[in-house]
Amino acid sequence: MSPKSPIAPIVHPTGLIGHPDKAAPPLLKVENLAVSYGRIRAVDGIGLHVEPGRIVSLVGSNGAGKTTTLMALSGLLPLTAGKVAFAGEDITTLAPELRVARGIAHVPERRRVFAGMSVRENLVLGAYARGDAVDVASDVERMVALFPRLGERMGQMAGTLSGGEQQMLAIARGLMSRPSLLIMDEPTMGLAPQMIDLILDTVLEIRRQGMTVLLVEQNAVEAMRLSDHVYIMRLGRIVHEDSGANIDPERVKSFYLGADA
Ligand SMILES: Nc1ncnc2c1ncn2[C@@H]1O[C@H](COP(=O)(O)OP(=O)(O)OP(=O)(O)O)[C@@H](O)[C@H]1O
Repeated sequence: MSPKSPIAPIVHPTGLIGHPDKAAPPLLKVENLAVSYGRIRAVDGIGLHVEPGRIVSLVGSNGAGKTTTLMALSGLLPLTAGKVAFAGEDITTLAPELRVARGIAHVPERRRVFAGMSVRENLVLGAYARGDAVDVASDVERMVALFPRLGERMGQMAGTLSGGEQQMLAIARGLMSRPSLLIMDEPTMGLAPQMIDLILDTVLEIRRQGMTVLLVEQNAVEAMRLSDHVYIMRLGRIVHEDSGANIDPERVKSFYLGADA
């Protein structure tokens, strides 16, 4: 970041400095990423640039390789080829827990909260991932400020929460590790319209707080509306990318259908 820049930097509580400056180096840089399941090449050599303080979305039809990409980025799936750099360091072969400690949190598809543990216990577990227990109580308070509904349910078993509440908890648990990059896989899946709005507003709030978001979203139009940059995937490849403001939903449809791929 240039000290002369007229644009005020976003300073995250962790000390990470995001900056809405086009010249900012990427927080996440992915080159030629390929992932296979046996003989199935699910991701076939893609590149991504995620600049700090941005919301970047991956959209695409079913089976395009979006979830596989996210899992590879958080170290949960091995790469067949490619390189992943985070905050300027090569993390291609880094173990998942070390990626969390470096500032990458993954909120997986279908929420996956610990059903037999309370809301508070789920949150505290999220903090363990960062390798220290400093200020956990105040982090829990920050999550309650973000999701007041969780605050009313701290002692409730996570498995008895509604789908939307479980999604709030999954996001909050990810944030408890104090990430600089939050990876979110279909956070609105199966939720009612009002809850979808709430979750997407939260994504904007997370960016406002200085974090960077890499989002996979089934509601492509919604994703485009709130994203700074959008990548469209089809059959394991990036077939189009543009800024959220420029991307044309009608064109995107044709990419889904394969007309322009
Ligand atoms: N565990 C697995 N074993 C074998 N093939 C898999 C496995 N997981 C995913 N695949 C295949 O890899 C491809 C990409 O799947 P992936 O789940 O990444 O797509 P996606 O874009 O997230 O799709 P969706 O929007 O339906 O969740 C698909 O063809 C899928 O069938």
